[in-house]
Amino acid sequence: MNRRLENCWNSNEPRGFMKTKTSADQRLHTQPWWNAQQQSGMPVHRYQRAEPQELLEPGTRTWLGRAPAHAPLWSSVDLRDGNQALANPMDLRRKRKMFDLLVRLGFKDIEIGYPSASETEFEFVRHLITGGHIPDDVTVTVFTPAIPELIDRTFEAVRGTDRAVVHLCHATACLWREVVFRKTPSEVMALAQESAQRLVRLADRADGAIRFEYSPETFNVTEPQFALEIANTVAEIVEATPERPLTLNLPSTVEMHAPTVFADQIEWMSRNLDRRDGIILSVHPHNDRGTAVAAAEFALAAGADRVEGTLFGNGERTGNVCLITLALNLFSRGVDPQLDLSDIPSVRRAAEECNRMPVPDRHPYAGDLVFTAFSGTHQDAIAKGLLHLEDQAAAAGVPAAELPWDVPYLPVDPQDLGRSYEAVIRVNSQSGKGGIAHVLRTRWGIELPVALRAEFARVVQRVTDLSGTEVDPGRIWDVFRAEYCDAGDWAGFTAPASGDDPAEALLAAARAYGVDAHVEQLVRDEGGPGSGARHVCYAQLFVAHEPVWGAGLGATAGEATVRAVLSALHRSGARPGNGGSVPQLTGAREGAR
Ligand SMILES: CC(=O)SCCNC(=O)CCNC(=O)[C@H](O)C(C)(C)COP(=O)(O)OP(=O)(O)OC[C@H]1O[C@@H](n2cnc3c(N)ncnc32)[C@H](O)[C@@H]1OP(=O)(O)O
Ligand SMILES: CC(C)C(=O)C(=O)O
Repeated sequence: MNRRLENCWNSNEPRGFMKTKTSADQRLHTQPWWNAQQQSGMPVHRYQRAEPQELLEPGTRTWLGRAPAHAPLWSSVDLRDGNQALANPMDLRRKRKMFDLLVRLGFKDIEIGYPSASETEFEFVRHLITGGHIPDDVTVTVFTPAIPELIDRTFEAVRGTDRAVVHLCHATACLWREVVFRKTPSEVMALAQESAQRLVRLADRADGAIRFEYSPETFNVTEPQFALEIANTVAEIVEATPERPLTLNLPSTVEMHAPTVFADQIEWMSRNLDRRDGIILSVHPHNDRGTAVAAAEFALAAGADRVEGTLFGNGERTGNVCLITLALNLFSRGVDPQLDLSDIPSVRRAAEECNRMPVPDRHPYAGDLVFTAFSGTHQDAIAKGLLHLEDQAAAAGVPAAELPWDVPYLPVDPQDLGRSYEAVIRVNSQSGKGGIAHVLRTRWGIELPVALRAEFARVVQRVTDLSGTEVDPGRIWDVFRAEYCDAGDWAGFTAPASGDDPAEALLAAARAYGVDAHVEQLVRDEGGPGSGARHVCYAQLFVAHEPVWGAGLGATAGEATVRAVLSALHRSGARPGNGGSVPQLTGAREGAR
């Protein structure tokens, strides 16, 4: 661990964190190896320091270190919060595709839009309701601001539904109250009361069962006491009960603090709400600080029941919390995510089409590169881990997919998410022998002898250093064959009588021409399906007292052996018929040794 961090973390003074850090810095600055950092010159004075909040009594926080035991209630807001952040909001076709995808994945709680915002939004809600496209086990939510005519329009949109949730939202934080709404706290309280009363009246008149969701938007930067009061007031007006609960959704509309602060806010709300058992406590983290996933996980540990987010984290600015990441974090720690993400590539394709936005290469679980190692030591460990798993499976007589997953550098088995091992190891100049041998084994069915791996890795390294790019498995195979499977001038060389040992017979014949060669080792193997040959042989010869490898592929073991020996002779630089002279060494052979 970084010494500097270690010093901070080991501190016994939790409240004096900054002080301890400074003194650790000062101590380290006196070390001769420490380069003092300089002031950035950035306008840091424009930003507020994070002051520790004292929401929870010291020592009473319960969320810290609590591991999740089950999945939360998931709510997708792709069709509302995700959609409103797109340059080109979804049209009806894309909205329907997203809805069907969410249903297929197992979402039971889907916010389908903001019907008073546009005709498309309204029409989509009508399409789902009048077309009977909402499965019986799915409840849809529609969003409305606290504006009377828009609330009325929202109820028009859900007319005829047998059940729906109407989601009322307005900001509560001081900056929004004063600058956006130009209202006092009591006027904002009145806005919440009047809007909630309107919801109740309209729901009473509606045919179906309407439930409510209430979001004090900007909750995370609202004075906690005010947020609590307004939430209690709305819960009272809608008469939240366990039978007809209110979803109280607490957003970090713009993430401003560490996830630990959010967790304390949620635990405090959960403890202090009047009608807690009539409330589904929900969170809606955004990712402005890049910590939305942590915030959601801590908030769930702190008492939240439900999470609103989107697939791959699409949403305003840096996005909403990514539900795929949250769900697969549970999965990878042995908790059923209650969403079927076993074909993540197809989920990604559908989301990319609907959002017209690519999922980044480094996106957890779904990005192109997240199960790929280019670096040699990682590749080596992964290749050994996969082989170890196969060995364990063979010993237990069960498929590897049934064994507990424990492979270095890979938090989950890519195959459990519908991804393959193909891209797990990719080769460039950062790669090493273990990874290259893995590619030959898995793509070409060639088990390179351990003694040859380092040498071949240097051959590949020359190629990657020259090109500066990745080499794909096809190119690695070509390089291997060009380097080790070419008999050159020796191609037509035959022994008078090959006998039982074709290698020895050949070398005896070669020696008759004055080539000083003998076999050091022969490694024979079956050629895998990719190699196109039934047999493969690796021959290590000593030619003029120098070791040299060759390889041969053939329909029979004998044929493969002959080819391997001839290729090794060719690589040694010796030439057939050069009449007893010491073989000439070629540049190629020197480099490959
Ligand atoms: C945090 C969230 O994600 S909230 C959802 C946000 N989603 C969207 O903005 C996408 C849909 N589009 C809209 O909501 C539009 O802005 C519409 C439909 C409200 C149309 O609004 P317009 O009448 O054109 O007004 P505009 O958007 O410029 O301004 C919003 C007005 O509503 C007020 N307002 C904003 N949010 C709310 C709210 N939740 N409840 C009540 N009033 C609100 C603003 O203070 C402003 O009032 P003002 O006109 O008195 O200054
Ligand atoms: C409407 C609320 C939940 C929201 O989208 C936000 O605060 O980001």
